[in-house]
Amino acid sequence: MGPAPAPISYNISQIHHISEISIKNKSKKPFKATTTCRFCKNQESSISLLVNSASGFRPLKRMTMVFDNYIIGGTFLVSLFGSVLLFILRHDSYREKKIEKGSTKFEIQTDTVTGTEIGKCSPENDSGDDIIIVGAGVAGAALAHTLGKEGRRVRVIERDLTEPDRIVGELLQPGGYLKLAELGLEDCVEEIDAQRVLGYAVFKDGRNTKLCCWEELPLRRMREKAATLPKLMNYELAIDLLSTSYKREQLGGVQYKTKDGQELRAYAPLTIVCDGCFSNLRCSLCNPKVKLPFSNCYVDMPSCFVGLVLENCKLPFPNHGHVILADPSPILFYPISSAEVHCLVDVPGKKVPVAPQVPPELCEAFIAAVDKDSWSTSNGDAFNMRHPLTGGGMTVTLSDIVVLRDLLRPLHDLHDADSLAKYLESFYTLRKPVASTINTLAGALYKVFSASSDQARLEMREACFDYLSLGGDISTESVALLSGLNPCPLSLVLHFFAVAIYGIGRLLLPFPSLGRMLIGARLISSASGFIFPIIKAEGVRQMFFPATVPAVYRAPPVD
Ligand SMILES: Cc1cc2nc3c(=O)[nH]c(=O)nc-3n(C[C@H](O)[C@H](O)[C@H](O)COP(=O)(O)OP(=O)(O)OC[C@H]3O[C@@H](n4cnc5c(N)ncnc54)[C@H](O)[C@@H]3O)c2cc1C
Repeated sequence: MGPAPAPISYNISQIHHISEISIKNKSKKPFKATTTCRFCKNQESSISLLVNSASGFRPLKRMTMVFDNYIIGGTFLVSLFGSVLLFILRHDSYREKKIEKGSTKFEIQTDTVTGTEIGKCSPENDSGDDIIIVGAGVAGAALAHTLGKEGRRVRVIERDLTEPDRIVGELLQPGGYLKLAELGLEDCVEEIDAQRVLGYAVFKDGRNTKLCCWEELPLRRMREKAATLPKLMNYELAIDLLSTSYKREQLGGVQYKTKDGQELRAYAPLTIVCDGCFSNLRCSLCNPKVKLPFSNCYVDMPSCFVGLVLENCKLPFPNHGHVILADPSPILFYPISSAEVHCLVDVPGKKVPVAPQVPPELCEAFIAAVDKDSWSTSNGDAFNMRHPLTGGGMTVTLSDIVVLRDLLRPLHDLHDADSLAKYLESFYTLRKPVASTINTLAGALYKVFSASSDQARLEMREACFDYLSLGGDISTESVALLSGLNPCPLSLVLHFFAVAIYGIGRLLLPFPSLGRMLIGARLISSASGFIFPIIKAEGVRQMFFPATVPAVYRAPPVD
């Protein structure tokens, strides 16, 4: 046996992803989306090797036989299901087309956002910046560094440069690490006591199974990197972002407050907003109550994560993330340093429902005690958000930055607004393979992993656990999807329904009964209910039929 390949993973303390980039320009055309899977090929080969070596899967042949039995049991439902799927996709495609016609103003909100009359947008106000970036989180810091390195004059507006105390963005999937390396930022995972995490261990009812993956990197290091570029302006400025205005065709910008309360405006041909999940600009860019076809710009909070740090404890599987399929929803444990383990408890609902249930006399003391013991809660992600269960946010972010960098590279004059708009149109197309795969997987997996009183949903959860335990190609491919190494939406959907069919096979074999068949039918219906709404939000055409979406570029233009 040759030496095991080095695991591509770190445990990042506080980085975010950039699906949360909103791009503003003067174009009134909607950004369109199609798919060119240019990332898959490079990544798949190195990945399967890595995944296989680290997980210690059971022999493929035996796994395949077990799987085949269940497949036979479930296959007769496939054709029925196929017809239903086709119907839904066709219906959705038709609806989406209708929405698309009326959605232009949400895609590029250049003329619905207005600023106050504090400054005038004239050439004299043009401070010479090429790009303004709002927010120096994971997305903003990495983007600023990347675009600055490309020779762009970048101004970053960040309201708080102290290291945030938060529980988000700690694990970087291998796919994200590859993107980090593509951006020349791989050294961000060094010198931070980053823990190599070799994979997941999934626990259910006392049983466990192991899968592979990822690493850690801190926001602080990303910001340091961004600050090393001389063309980054005002990076240290603590800012309150106000609004964006477009007074002149080619110039947009940001109104902001300095530390001493002064209100200023900055203008540039391109403004990129990456202000995270608590964005106060989101409403300027879209209507959060409306589900938009391309941007996922609606707010849905299925649950909150409550996080706490465990000190001096050993994980059952060292250097692994631990996913407990608990009741009512999953609990995560993963190492964040050599001495600490982070525990995230998912609490369904929009708010953590503890304090409101404590008697008023105790409530204040209770909250103070919780604060003191460094509990923290977090819900949601950013602009193009996903459930954080799979820790895929930063992978999407970094992948988006690579796409954007490559798209902008040949465009030397950003003041040419028409060209800029054309280049940027392709952004939503090119980001889809990675973003939609990770987003859909996160949402669907969260639903599957959550406990339920419904027998069909319980069967789906059980089937998913057993499916992942099968090992061999099945586990390898599932993990490649999860880790952002194989960003292929079709593969995701196939695996998802393979789990459902596997579940039906488990139900019907060896002795099918009418009751079990009914549960099987409900299982398929639940599975469809989990995944199709997410696919709809991502955009069926963009995910599966990218060639039908008009876009100027199908791949980053060659310089
Ligand atoms: C509970 C939870 C756990 C997660 N775990 C993981 C994980 O393990 N792995 C992973 O890959 N992803 C994870 N994510 C997702 C990841 O954290 C996000 O995808 C990522 O942080 C988004 O990066 P961002 O730069 O867009 O936003 P952020 O990192 O939130 O940065 C936004 C920045 O904008 C600044 N800002 C905001 N408003 C203004 C303003 N008005 N003016 C100036 N500056 C402003 C903020 O100060 C901040 O610095 C998790 C998310 C959650 C909620």
